[in-house]
Formats: sequence, C-alpha cells, structure tokens
Amino acid sequence: MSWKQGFCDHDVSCHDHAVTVLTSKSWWPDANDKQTEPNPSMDLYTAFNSDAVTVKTVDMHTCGEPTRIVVSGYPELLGATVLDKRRYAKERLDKYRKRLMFEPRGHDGMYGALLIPEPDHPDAHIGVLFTHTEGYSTMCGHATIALGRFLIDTQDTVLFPKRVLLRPDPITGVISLNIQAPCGLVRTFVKTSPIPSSDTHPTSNNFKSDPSSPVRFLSVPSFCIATDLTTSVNLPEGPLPVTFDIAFGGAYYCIVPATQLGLPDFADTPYLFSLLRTRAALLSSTVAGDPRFAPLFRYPGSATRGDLDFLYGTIVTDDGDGAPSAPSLSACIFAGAQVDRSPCGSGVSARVAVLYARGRATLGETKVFGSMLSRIAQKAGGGYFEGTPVETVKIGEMDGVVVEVAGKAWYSGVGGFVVEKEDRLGEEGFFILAPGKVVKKITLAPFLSSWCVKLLATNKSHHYFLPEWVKIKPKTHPLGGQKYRVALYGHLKPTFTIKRHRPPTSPAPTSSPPPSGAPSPDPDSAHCARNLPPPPPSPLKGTRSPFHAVRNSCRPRARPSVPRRTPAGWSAGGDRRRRTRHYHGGRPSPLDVGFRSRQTLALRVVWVCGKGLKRKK
Ligand SMILES: O=C(O)[C@H]1NCC[C@@H]1O
Repeated sequence: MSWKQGFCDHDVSCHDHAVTVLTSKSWWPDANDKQTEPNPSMDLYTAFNSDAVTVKTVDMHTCGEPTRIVVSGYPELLGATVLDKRRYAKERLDKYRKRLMFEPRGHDGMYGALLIPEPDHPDAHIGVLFTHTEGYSTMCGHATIALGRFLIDTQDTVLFPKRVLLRPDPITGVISLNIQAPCGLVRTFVKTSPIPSSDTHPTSNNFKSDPSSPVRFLSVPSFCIATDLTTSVNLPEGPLPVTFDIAFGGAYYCIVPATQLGLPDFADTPYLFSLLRTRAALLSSTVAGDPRFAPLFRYPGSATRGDLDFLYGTIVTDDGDGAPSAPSLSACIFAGAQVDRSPCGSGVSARVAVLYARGRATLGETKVFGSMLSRIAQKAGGGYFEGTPVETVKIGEMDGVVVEVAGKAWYSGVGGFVVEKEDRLGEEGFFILAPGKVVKKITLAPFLSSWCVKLLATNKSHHYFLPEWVKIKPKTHPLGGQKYRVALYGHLKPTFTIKRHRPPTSPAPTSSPPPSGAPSPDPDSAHCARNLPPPPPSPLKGTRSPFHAVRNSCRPRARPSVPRRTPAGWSAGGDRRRRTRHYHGGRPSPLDVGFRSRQTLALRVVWVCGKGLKRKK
C-alpha cells in the first residue's frame, strides 16, 4: 500500500508547507524500505492522523451549509495578492479542490475555505479563498460566519499568525476580525467568552467564540444593478418568460420570485424543490449566456481585473420583504446547480440592496431571510440570517449599500483525507451529474464496454467523472434531434440533448417530416442530425462495434420504425431494458466520433425524471 504525501504531488511548487510535513517513511514505509504494509504497531486511525499523508480539515455548518476549512496539507497558494492566489489555485491546484469537494470525500453541496495566513490587504488579519463544486467564489457569507468562530477558536499560529493581535472588547466581549475575501475586506464581529485560565493554551489569548451568539459581518458594498429585466427560459414544456433583478453582494446574483419560474410562492417540498433548482440553473445559464446582460456584470475599477465579473447564481424568493414577523424564504442555486442550504450571506447582502433600491427597506431596518431548511433549523436555535442596510456608499457611478449580515455556525467534525496512489477514481474525485445541472460540453472517452460508455463531462472549470459505466438509450427526435437518456444508478435519469461542438463540415442530410402528433423538435437538439462528418473507417471493421447500439442514432426517423438486430447473447424483444440496448443503425452519431478519438461535444441536461412534466404531446 502506498500513499501520497498530503495532497502534494510535487507537480506544483509546494515547499514551505504551513505545517511540518513528516516524511512518509516514518509513518507509511514504502517498497523501498522493503515493507509495504503500515507499521503494524500503529492502528489505521493514528496513521491517518499523520501530517505526512493527510489533508486535515475542520468541518462546520452554517444553517446546514457546510464549510470545510483546510488546516494543513494543502499545497502552497502562490501569488502576491488574494486574487492572484485565486487565479493560481484555479489554474494549477484545481485537482486538490476537487478532491475535497467532490465525492467520495465531498458531495454535490460541498463548500470549503482555504486560508491565506499572509493577506495583502493592510487591514486584514487573514485572507481566504472559497471553494465549491464548480470552482472558487468571490464572496461567501455562510463561510465567513463559520470562519468567524473558527478563527477565534483555533490555536494554530502557523495557520493564523495574526490571531495574537485580536482583543475582545472589554465590555461586550466582541472581537473584530478582518477577513480578506476575493471581493475585498469583510469586517467580521464575533462574540467571545473567556476561557478559564487553567484551560488556556500557551499561545491563546484566553477567549473562545460563543456558539449561542450570531457572528456578524459587513461585506463589501452591495449594489442593486438592475430591476425588472426580462428574458425567456427554455423549459422542456416550452419557453417561459421571466422577469428578474440583478444585484451584487460580493458576487452577482439574479433575484427572481418563485412565481416567475412557474412555481408556488416558495417551493420547499422535495419535488417542487427539484423543479426550482432546475429552473433557477436554467435562468442562470440563460442570463450568463446572453450578451445583452454581460455589461451588467462589470465590477467598477480595474483592480479586480475582471475576476468578479460573472454571474454566480440565482436566488429564488417568495418575494417577501423579510419583515422579522414574516421572514422571507429563498433558495440560492449557485455555481451551476449547487444548492445553498443556508439563507446565503452574500445573497442576503444582494437582496437587501434590491429591497433598499426598491424602497422596501430603510437604513437600520433589519430584515430576516430563511432557506428551505430554516423552518426546521429554527427549532434547533437558529436557521435564519439577518440583513440590515447600515450605510450608503458610492463606487464609481453606482450607489451601493453596506449590509450587516448575521447568522450562526457550528462545528460538525474534523477530517483527515488521504489518496492512495492506486486510487484513480478518488484522485480527483467524481461528481454525479445533478438533475438540472447545466454542463457545457461532454467528452466521450475512447474506452467502452458492451452497450455502455463511460462519460466524462467537462466545461471550463468542471470535470464530472461519472464513475459507473453508463447505459445510453438514444431517443430519436422526428426531425433528427437526438436525446440520450442516461441511466445513472437507476434512479437519476436525466435526458441529454447532444449538440455537435465543432462547426458543421458537411451538408445536411434531408430530414423526414415529423409524424403527425409527434412532439415538436427541441431546437437545441435539432442540428445534431445535420452536418455530421463522414463516418471514419471503423477500426473494428468486421467485428460488432460495442458502440453500434448508438450508431446512426442521429438519423431522423420515428422510433417504431427502427429496425432492430439482435446482438449475440441477447434475445430480441424480451424485457424493455434489454431492448433499449439493441438500438443501432447506419450513420455514425457524434458518439461514434467520440469513440475513435476523444472528442468534445456540447451537452445540456434538459430533463430529469419527474411526474407530469413531460413535453406535451
Ligand atoms: O452564504 C453565501 O454567501 C454562500 N453560500 C453558498 C453560496 C454563497 O457563496
């Protein structure tokens, strides 16, 4: 058995770790020492606790939303400024983020924080990068609340050298802690209580955070960028006109009432929530992809070099004002289709900016915001965030408002994460495509198993590795568009529309007209059948291609007329599941091309299983 040292593979500069890294020899002797098993005198738990092989974290949650705070073992973040380090992490260290965010160590709602002991802002005590399943955000309120407590409680002076400078206010016990986030300086206030002197750690300043008091923070100024914008979202049922606002709360959000997405006031039942998530993700991708809206995502000044200029997510609201007697519920769907379990701190800043701009909030007036978990969490002592506009500011031409956000966070555990050298799946981790997840491209790896393919779905910052062999069932559109139902573990059944990624190279074959009563073609998928390159010579000529299940799958035709052949080993007819594997025909599909040399294709999850929402016949 062999282990990697921390997460550091020495393919990046990693000298000078923040922690002492023991040599792996002392803990996990390797083959060179003629000993391949762990030291028998040491149990597995103790060995995992070694700095040599482990990335260590402290895990917290803020109203249910996780923050995995890395305390040691991560490669050094190089760069002069926090934004430089963010760029470096994106470009050079991304697989380490994936290891901690993706399965098997994380999940599709995982969130994390990488601390920067020496920030570049003169007033900052510490810096931070926020990580999620898609990349690196620019601001995060729930993680700031968690970090507020963690940074008061940690005794690690390597991780947080400036902790020694912190002093509680002698009357209130509140400590003021400045955290430099990628969006700027976030002033955080944490209520503390004294530690009895007998318990005091030698480096401690004799205080600890008070779990019963909310952590408060003042983020960078928030802006209501534009109200009552309109667009049209392409749902499987047809286009849906949507009116929404755009606001900045350290990151840019679309803010939209649930009713605009064709949902009840606030959809917190699981079935409606999955619809809400899908539609919010579609709104985000529609707005982000529409050049009309691009100028709205421009942070004033040049200091941030465009690093903040992107739409982070959509906040679906009940359209309430957030009066303390009637908290406003919302769901933040960010970074593609990740669901914020908390009321979203940066989203609260953005929402308060909109309420203020619309005259629905005044300076000093506290508003209360919840998530789909808040009603449950409140029973346990806190599930809402408060947002108060405290000051107006002007940045460039824009009128902004500084918002104070308050919420509570709790410790949920500590972690030690390892990667065995032989573990190819766990090396970067994997990500099961979430229902409604919008992905930009799919790469079909050139390795196949009979009737199944292994999928790697990628876009600029993602790499979704689907760990299981996936069965593909082509479903022909009458006008040639192609849908693929991908069976994942039997319960997730998204339907993919596959588009060719490269520009067309050959003339379109003639399409046959749709049979009467057939569904209308999906505009996104219609061009799949056209302009396919000529079929490449088959390396498997004379043999039965394992991929012929999807061969010619773009040829326009109605399903009942598809001739079926029976591959060896399978009977014709029989149960439905088998029949789907027998689908094949003449012209190559984009999937065939993917089989020969890895090729990238555009892909969008257009539908997930769900009752009553099939395309109308
Ligand atoms: O509280 C927040 O601001 C964050 N929670 C997840 C998405 C946002 O970054």
